[in-house]
Amino acid sequence: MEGFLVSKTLFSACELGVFERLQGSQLSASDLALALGCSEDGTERLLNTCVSLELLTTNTDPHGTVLYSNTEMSSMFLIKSSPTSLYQSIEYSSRTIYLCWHHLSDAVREGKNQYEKAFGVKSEDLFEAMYRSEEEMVKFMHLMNSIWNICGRDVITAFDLSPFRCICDLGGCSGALAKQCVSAFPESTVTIFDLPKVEVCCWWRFCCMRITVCVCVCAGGGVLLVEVLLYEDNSGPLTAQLYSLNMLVQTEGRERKASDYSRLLSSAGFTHIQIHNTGKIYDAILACK
Ligand SMILES: C[S@@+](CC[C@H](N)C(=O)[O-])C[C@H]1O[C@@H](n2cnc3c(N)ncnc32)[C@H](O)[C@@H]1O
Repeated sequence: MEGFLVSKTLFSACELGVFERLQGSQLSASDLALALGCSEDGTERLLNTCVSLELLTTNTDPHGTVLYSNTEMSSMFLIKSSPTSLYQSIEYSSRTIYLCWHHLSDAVREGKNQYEKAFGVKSEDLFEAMYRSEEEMVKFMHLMNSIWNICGRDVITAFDLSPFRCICDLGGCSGALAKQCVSAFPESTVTIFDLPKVEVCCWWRFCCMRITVCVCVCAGGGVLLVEVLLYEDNSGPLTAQLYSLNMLVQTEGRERKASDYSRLLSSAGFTHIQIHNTGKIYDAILACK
């Protein structure tokens, strides 16, 4: 029942810059409050809650003042400059996903995403709504980057893709997965396709190449799907069930079972379909012709 209180504590601590400010140092609640421009009382309550969540740790100086510092996990995942940072992901969860989830009951009732209620924008064209400003589009790109910095290598190396020398990443966004692919299979060339405004934005911000080609999968070709898989009886995993609700509230998409993907791929003419459960959030399905 109180899971959202925990999430919001994490979101606020990140947004206020608690972990950034404590990186490499230890501070009292009053010094941190001063540095962050926050109330002392509010800061102390937030910090103590973060300690119980094992996001911060404390020790007491010789004068009896409690000093707060980051845990190893916070330094690894909550600091913007860490290579495994989830900061952007947390920010997107707080400012976008959290607001959509406020309307989850309506999403279930209507079977529709809740962009209009949450942000006042029509969502017939989902990516028009999600990319309602360049700032929002860049935030989404950072979200995807932070996910693949952590899980990308697992899904890309789930299968030996080295025989595929020409790889196209459809809807490849700013190229986070493509980068993992190039690093795992340096002999392959990876081309990213996305909406024109994404490509233009990435050209400037993320140094992606725009190359336009026509894609069709011929004999010997294959498709790699990277997805969150539900168990065959829909009984879990919990993360996949929550992501499926998130797909409803945010996109009207859904998470699926391996058998659903097999059926879709078979009907598209793919004959050799392999499923790889990575043991992490995202799994991989390779289908060849
Ligand atoms: C859920 S995101 C996935 C991004 C990327 N594959 C990743 O995993 O980081 C879907 C991507 O599809 C792109 N997209 C949406 N509609 C598209 C279209 N009609 N053609 C090409 N890309 C599209 C979006 O801009 C977005 O980058």
